[in-house]
Amino acid sequence: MFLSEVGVMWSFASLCDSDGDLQRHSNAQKKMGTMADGVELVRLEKAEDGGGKEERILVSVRVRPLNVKEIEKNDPGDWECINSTTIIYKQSLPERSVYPAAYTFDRVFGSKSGTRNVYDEGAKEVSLSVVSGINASIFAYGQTSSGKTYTMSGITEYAIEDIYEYIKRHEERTFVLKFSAMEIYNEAVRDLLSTDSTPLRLLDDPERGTVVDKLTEETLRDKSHLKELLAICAAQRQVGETALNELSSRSHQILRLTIESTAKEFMGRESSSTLFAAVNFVDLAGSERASQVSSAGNRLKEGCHINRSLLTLGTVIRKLSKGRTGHIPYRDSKLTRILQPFLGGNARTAIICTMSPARSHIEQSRNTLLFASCAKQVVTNAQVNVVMSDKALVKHLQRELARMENELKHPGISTCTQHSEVLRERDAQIKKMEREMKELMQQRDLAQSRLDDLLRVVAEDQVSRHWEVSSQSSVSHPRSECEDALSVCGMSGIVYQIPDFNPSRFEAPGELSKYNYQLEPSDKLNSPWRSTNSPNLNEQIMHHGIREIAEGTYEDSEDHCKEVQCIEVHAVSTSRWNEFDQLNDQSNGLLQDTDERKLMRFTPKSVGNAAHLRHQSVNFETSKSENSQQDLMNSEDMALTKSNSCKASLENNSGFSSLNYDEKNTTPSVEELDSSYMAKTEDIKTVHKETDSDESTLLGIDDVADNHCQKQLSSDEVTQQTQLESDGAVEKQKDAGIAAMPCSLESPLQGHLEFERKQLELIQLWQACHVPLAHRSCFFLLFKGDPADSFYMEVEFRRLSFLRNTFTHGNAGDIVAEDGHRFSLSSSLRYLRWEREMLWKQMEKILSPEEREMLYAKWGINLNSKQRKMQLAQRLWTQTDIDHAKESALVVAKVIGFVPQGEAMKEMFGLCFTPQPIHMQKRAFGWL
Ligand SMILES: Nc1ncnc2c1ncn2[C@@H]1O[C@H](COP(=O)(O)OP(=O)(O)OP(=O)(O)O)[C@@H](O)[C@H]1O
Repeated sequence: MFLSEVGVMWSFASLCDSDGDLQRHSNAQKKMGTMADGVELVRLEKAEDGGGKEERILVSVRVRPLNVKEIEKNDPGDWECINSTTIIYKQSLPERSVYPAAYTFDRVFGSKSGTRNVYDEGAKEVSLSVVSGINASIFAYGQTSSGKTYTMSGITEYAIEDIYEYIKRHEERTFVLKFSAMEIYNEAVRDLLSTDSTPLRLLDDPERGTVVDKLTEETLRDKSHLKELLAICAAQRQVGETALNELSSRSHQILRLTIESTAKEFMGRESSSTLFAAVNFVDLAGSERASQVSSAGNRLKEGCHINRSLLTLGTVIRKLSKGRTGHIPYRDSKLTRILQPFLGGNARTAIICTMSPARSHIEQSRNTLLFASCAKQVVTNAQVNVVMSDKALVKHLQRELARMENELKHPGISTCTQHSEVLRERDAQIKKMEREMKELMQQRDLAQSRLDDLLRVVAEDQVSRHWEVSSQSSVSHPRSECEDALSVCGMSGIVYQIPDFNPSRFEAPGELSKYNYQLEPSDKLNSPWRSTNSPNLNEQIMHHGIREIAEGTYEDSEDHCKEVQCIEVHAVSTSRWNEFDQLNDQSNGLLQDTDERKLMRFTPKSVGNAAHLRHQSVNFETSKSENSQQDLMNSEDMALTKSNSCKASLENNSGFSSLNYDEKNTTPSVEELDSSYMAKTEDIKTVHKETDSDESTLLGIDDVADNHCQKQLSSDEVTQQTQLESDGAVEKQKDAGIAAMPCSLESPLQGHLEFERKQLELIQLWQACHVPLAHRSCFFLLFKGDPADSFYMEVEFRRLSFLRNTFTHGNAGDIVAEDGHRFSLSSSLRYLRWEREMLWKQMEKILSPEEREMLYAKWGINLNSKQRKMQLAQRLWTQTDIDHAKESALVVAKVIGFVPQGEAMKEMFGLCFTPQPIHMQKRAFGWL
């Protein structure tokens, strides 16, 4: 039976790891037996899966001795095997010859090499693969009389000897050997074991491939039986030769030995399996061209057929040598159809090319060597073939099914899959976090650049407004040499200068740091700043004058003729509130003495004006309010007491304030300042407590404004104080009811008071803008009064001021966050309600019963109340004093698990300018 006729064929790819030696084959057999016993050490694979071992065709060249005829004709031998792998053409070739002078193959055999040697080194290994279940094929190719039959008959004989020897050594297995023989002549297939010379048909079986129909297959009894059959074949071919008159060389002969082997131990068992393979001994017809043989009659017809088969064989070999891509024309001849599985397929293959050394056969010899060269490039994919019994096959499939079902039922077993999924998830998480971190850093950078832009815009805006005011003023007041340099002093000691400078009127160039603005006296309030822009100088002042001004080192001996206007940029209008407050206080007679005047008291009357101004200044969009401007210009309250030596100037509408009052010899001592601040703080606290706000309203806004007004006053006073020291205009300040205070708070107590005041402002703004409680708490706990905190607090203040301003003027909903989310008062309120709800729900989980009870008691909540948790959540951040804020912040931080973690976190908080969308806030504070 032909190999492809085997029913279900399986291959053990892993067994095909040898070069074919018998010992390894033996090992393979042992493995096979083990597998057959049901131990899953070897995975079955279908032969079609290509799981075998790839190797090249073993190609040898054998050169026969010169025969008698050749010797008689003095036909010299031109070929010589110089070593075991190389054959050379001994004669010199023409200069441009297309033929190589030397050829290399796996093995070359000279005229003195015997057939045994050729078999041992060129065919044995391949042919004996058959006993291990691997298909094998040995070809003899060459021109007529080159020694193909001579060589192949010897190889067949030796192989049979070795096979039987192997069987003899492996008694643990039973072997079944079958033999068949066929001849292909003129594209007709003839059974050499049958006397019937009727050509056999080739059938295409979908499972078995090409099958020679009705081909005799003899099961061999023993070696002698095989020898008898070989003799019959020879006789049949001999008959043909006799009958056709030396035409035997015109046919292809294929002798096929099929070997099945089974381990005796498993014989008859359901799990038994059988190795199955075949070896072909192929003696091809002469490869010479028909023209060289005959040219008429039967000879011509034979030649055509021969050429067709050999031509197809050559084409197949050539195509296979270039890889198994594309169409391989196996079906173009019967020879290649039958041998298809052994040509570049599931078989080990050896080709022995025979040639005559005679010079007269040079062309045929070269063709033979060319064919051999192609053949050695061909790769085959031999596999161990196993035929399983039906029962064994069913059992194996059942085991496979059970294993797969088990995997499905217990997915945990397949830990590899799980682990890879977990890894994928974590990778995704890491990537997500990296993206978020990148976004946050971008946001921070954006915020920083926005801050810079805002400062620049505000400064420019103030200057331009200042000019507008100046130009609208009908009163002209002569200025001293240097005018119009606006410096902006931040509360944290950062001093910004917004210069508007007229170099033509500058009398002391080169001393930029000493330029002061002269403050206009009250009667000059409406006098314009008469200055022109000078960008270069402005820039110089911006860069060089800042520190000096901040440090108060800008006094000049000629300070009487120098003016400075030091204004806090972060609340450019608040000092105007101070002025309004002062004016109000003046008019109301509220300022009783100097100390009291140092405190800019909050009065209901000032609230409206202050808030109004506040709005104008906080709105960074630099929109101008002509009405407000006019209001300010015409305000009676703006009249300030005139100083003889200094001038207090109020810059209208721009949000800048220029307050400078002479107060020579009345600079308060540190103790006075401290007590003054203490008084202010207490005052502010009182006010705040009085204005506990409801989140659904905008209460507290004006409080903040006034509060900020007070703070601004002190900052302005700082500059004023410096000025006063040089001007000595004490009385003017007293008249204005303003106390001069140092800008840089050197006393720790002062610093603390300033910080606490800022905190109060923020608390008010948070309340007014309905800022999320988590944000308030985190911010409150993060910024505890370090020197650098003032910067972040200032940013927060500005951001909230802007929000509050927008809300106050009915623009809620117009604020759009960076990512396009809209932000409105109602959405803030909704979020706040939701946040309180989340808080009291979280309290249950986070806080212990003892902690909760302690809080209820502390916050005056009835312990028996069913709604006590909700009540607690509702009370958080409802008041605006520091103690309440602190308590609230601690509770919220505890519930949301917030731990202040240093500068990085501060940056995240402090530089967040735009309101976060709700979902971002929720995520940021762990609500999601
Ligand atoms: N290596 C060899 N040593 C000695 N004699 C040889 C050798 N090879 C071939 N011969 C002799 O050469 C003659 C032709 O050999 P053979 O019949 O094997 O050639 P062939 O290639 O089979 O020819 P054809 O194709 O016509 O059948 C035979 O008489 C054979 O004994």
